[in-house]
Amino acid sequence: MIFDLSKTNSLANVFIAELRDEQLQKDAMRFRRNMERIGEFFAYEISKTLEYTTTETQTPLGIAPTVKLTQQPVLATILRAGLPLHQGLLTVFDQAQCAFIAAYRTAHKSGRFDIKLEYTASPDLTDQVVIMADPMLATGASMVLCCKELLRKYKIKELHIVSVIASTEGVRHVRANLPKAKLWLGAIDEEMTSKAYIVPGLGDAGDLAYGLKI
Ligand SMILES: O=P(O)(O)OC[C@H]1O[C@H](OP(=O)(O)OP(=O)(O)O)[C@H](O)[C@@H]1O
Ligand SMILES: O=c1cc[nH]c(=O)[nH]1
Ligand SMILES: [Mg+2]
Repeated sequence: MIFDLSKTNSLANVFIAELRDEQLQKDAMRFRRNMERIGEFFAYEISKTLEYTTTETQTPLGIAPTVKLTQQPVLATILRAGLPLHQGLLTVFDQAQCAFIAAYRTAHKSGRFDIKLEYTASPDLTDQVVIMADPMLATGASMVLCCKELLRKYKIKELHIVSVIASTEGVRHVRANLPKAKLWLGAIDEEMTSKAYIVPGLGDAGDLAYGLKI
């Protein structure tokens, strides 16, 4: 399943346009806040697919038939660029537990790079609905490695992957390696540079949110 936000015009697409805008990118607070707002939109879209239990709520004037989430999802993200998107999801799924994974690229002289996993902090994900968020799905290598690490440790019930900008190659890589995952994407761009940056993309999401890495 692929849900592509860009197929329907909404304010979410305007926020993505702002994320891409090299002038607006000078305002890191706006960049982070737009990531959060897109996370909030995705949380709402995903919430439509989750299971609900009917219940009753006492109002000051009577009893209303209402619903509640049958099971809270667990929100996972990849440090560090994933943090604002994750925060947006957490604003909406405000009772969710969270999992964090640190991953980074190590470049070889040949231009090839490996992904290194350094840190995983997660609740027990057995039989849980997991929503994994990372703003950029370039080659898809970070996403596949991080999800496989969680799937190796836990029998996850349902895996949702949220990405704001994906490349066609990244989508192909995720679908080939995580065929059961549901993909929630803001936009799909065709090209990548030789250093695996998405084109037109938006640049380096982690640097734009938090500053240049040394
Ligand atoms: O699909 P891939 O080719 O694996 O690339 C995508 C990864 O690159 C970015 O993180 P980055 O390594 O720049 O780390 P950062 O979050 O610290 O900036 C991004 O947030 C993804 O995690
Ligand atoms: O385009 C890209 C690719 C990887 N990471 C980013 O932040 N941007
Ligand atoms: Mg980065």
